[in-house]
Amino acid sequence: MISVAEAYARVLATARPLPPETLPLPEAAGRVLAEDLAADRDFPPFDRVAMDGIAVAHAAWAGGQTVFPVAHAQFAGAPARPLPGPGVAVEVMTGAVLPPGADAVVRYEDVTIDNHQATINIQPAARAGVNIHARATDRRRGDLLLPAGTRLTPAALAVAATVGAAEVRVARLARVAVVSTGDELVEVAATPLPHQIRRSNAYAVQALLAPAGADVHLFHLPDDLPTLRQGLTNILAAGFDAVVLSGAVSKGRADHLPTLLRELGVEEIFHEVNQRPGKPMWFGARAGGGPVVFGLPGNPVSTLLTAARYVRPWLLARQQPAAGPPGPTPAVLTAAVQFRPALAHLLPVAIAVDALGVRRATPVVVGGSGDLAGLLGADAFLELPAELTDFAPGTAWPAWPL
Ligand SMILES: Nc1nc2c(c(=O)[nH]1)N[C@H]1C(S)=C(S)[C@@H](COP(=O)(O)OP(=O)(O)OC[C@H]3O[C@@H](n4cnc5c(N)ncnc54)[C@H](O)[C@@H]3O)O[C@H]1N2
Ligand code: MOO
Repeated sequence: MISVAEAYARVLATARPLPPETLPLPEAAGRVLAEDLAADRDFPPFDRVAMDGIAVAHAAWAGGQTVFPVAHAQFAGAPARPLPGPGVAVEVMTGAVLPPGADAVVRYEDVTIDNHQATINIQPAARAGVNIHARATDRRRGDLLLPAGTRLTPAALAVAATVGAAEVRVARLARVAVVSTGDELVEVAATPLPHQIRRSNAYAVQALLAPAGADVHLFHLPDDLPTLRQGLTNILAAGFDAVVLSGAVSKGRADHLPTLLRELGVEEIFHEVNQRPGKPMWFGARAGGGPVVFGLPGNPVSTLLTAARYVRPWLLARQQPAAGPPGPTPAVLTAAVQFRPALAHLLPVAIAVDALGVRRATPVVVGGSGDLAGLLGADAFLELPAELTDFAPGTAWPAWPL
């Protein structure tokens, strides 16, 4: 049986970059750029007035002139009109081009304007440039602003917009089929018979993966072998990047998936990982392209934790191959934990940040991997190594978000 680290490495080894697609910029929020975007102009592109007021020649003001005739007004969006003379002021609005010849702006709060004459009520600024956002102070034309691989966060999207990227090349979404299996499962809207339960795993996996950049399609297949075979055959041929199955990977007589997947040409990369929950996890890929297949154990806690530990990082790695997926963040245990089996323990925890900024992890009581309500208080899980059995309060361990 392989370790969590080995299983993770084998999963990530299959994460090839996603092919690019071109999208209108507003639709590309949250996506990862597949092209470099450079500054098409200086930032700012002209000497920009930063405060509403009057623009003057600093030399005149510093030389003792306090009263300036006001020639005209320069509004944002109007072409630049120069200062008519060194002793003359122009009214200027924030965002306007600084009138050529002016090199200082005095705020309206610091002047009195009466009958086209401005009187400055403050001491001259020590240097020219006051209240001016000078051309090219932030970035220069040609500077690489957003290299390929950058995620289009709100700030990055604003920069892409300002350099005129009306359409952008971005990694396309990964197409993911999430397939629940099992004859005991009925629709959410159904009233289950005493021996039935409502499906929940596929929704949990969808909720985990969709915000991470997956185009998720949900399916449900019964345990009956011919129907399962036909359904899986169709799903494997439908052009998905990944097929995420929940259930039917353990040792029960209806746990057909490992055998069936092999029969359908999906080669096993591993089956069983040295972890609890999630030990029966299966992973494989179809030779000659086609989707990778995650066979997640069906117990709801196992499904969600293994999806968070393996599937989401695989998805993020495909979007940003150079950066790799974000790793876990350490958190400090608040209570002693003992775990005897020689398995890595994925321990659901509630994370709180203390006054010193330390992330503290309090174990959440989960009554086994069928207790999906037990996860309600958890926002992460610690990965406690298989080699140890006793974990003292105050020790730090990797925490993965849920
Ligand atoms: N003899 C052994 N039995 C089991 C072993 C083992 O090593 N030897 N491993 C146990 C572990 S650990 C787990 S986890 C489960 C995993 O089994 P499967 O992946 O085959 O899952 P199922 O049997 O299909 O289902 C398990 C459990 O989860 C419920 N389930 C399944 N799918 C959903 C869904 N979409 N929504 C809600 N609930 C779901 C299902 O009804 C079962 O109760 O095997 C142990 N057994
Ligand atoms: O994965 Mo099983 O749920 O270890 O309990």
